[in-house]
Amino acid sequence: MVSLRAVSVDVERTPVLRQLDWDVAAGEAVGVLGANGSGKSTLLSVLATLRTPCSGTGTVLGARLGTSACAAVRPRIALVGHSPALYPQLTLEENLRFFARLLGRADCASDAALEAVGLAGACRRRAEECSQGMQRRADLARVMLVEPQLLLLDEVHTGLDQESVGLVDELIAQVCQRGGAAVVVSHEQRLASVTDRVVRIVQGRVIVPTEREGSR
Ligand SMILES: Nc1ncnc2c1ncn2[C@@H]1O[C@H](COP(=O)(O)OP(=O)(O)OP(=O)(O)O)[C@@H](O)[C@H]1O
Repeated sequence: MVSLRAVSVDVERTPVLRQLDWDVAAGEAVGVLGANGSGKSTLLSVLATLRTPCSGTGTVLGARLGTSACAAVRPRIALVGHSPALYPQLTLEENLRFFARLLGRADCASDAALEAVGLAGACRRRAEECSQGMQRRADLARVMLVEPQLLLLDEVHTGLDQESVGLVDELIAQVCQRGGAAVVVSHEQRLASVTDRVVRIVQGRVIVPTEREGSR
C-alpha cells in the first residue's frame, strides 16, 4: 500500500521529513504519534500524494511519488484533515450529493451515508450552520462515499463525542477489512486499541515502533 525509501521533504525550504523508510501493508491500520511540529501532517500529505519528496523514492497504492501516476490513485485515497472538506454555504445534503456525483455515485448513496453518521435529520442545514462535531461527522460521511483503499486521518478524534469516535473506529475497520490500509495520526491514548501498530515520528527524522505496539 505504502512504501517510502529515504524520503525527505522540505516545506518552504525548511527540512521537515528526513530519510524516512516506512511501509504500510494491505489490511493494516497504523497509528502515528509525535510531538507538535514533528512532521505528522506533512507525512500524511506525502501519502495523499499532495506533496512530493525532494529526495528518496516511494510508492502509494502502486503509484510512484512525484509521477503522473499519482493522479490515477488519488480518488482511492481519503484524507480527513483538521478542517472538514465541506462547502459552508451548501446544505449537508447538497455537499454530500456533490461529492457523490463526482464519484459517479447516486444521490441515494450520499443520503445513506448521511443517515449512517446520524445526520439525516440535519441534511437541509447549511454546513456553516452546523456544529464542529456535525461537520466532522459529515466529513466522515464523505469518506464513506469514497470507500478509500487508503484512509488518512489527521487528529480526527479531536472534539468528537463517543458515538462519533465509534464511527471513526468503524471506518478504519471497514477500510482494513476491504484490504485497504489506514494511517491514523492522533494524540489519543486509545490509538493503540484501534490500530495494529503504532509508530512515532521524532523531529521528522525517524519512525520507530513505540514500546507499546498495540493490537486490536
Ligand atoms: N507552510 C509552512 N512553512 C514553513 N514551515 C512549515 C509550513 N508548514 C509546516 N511547516 C513546518 O513543518 C514542520 C512539521 O509540520 P507538521 O504540520 O507536519 O507537524 P505535525 O507533527 O503535524 O504538528 P501538529 O501535531 O502540531 O499538528 C513544523 O516544524 C512546521 O513549522
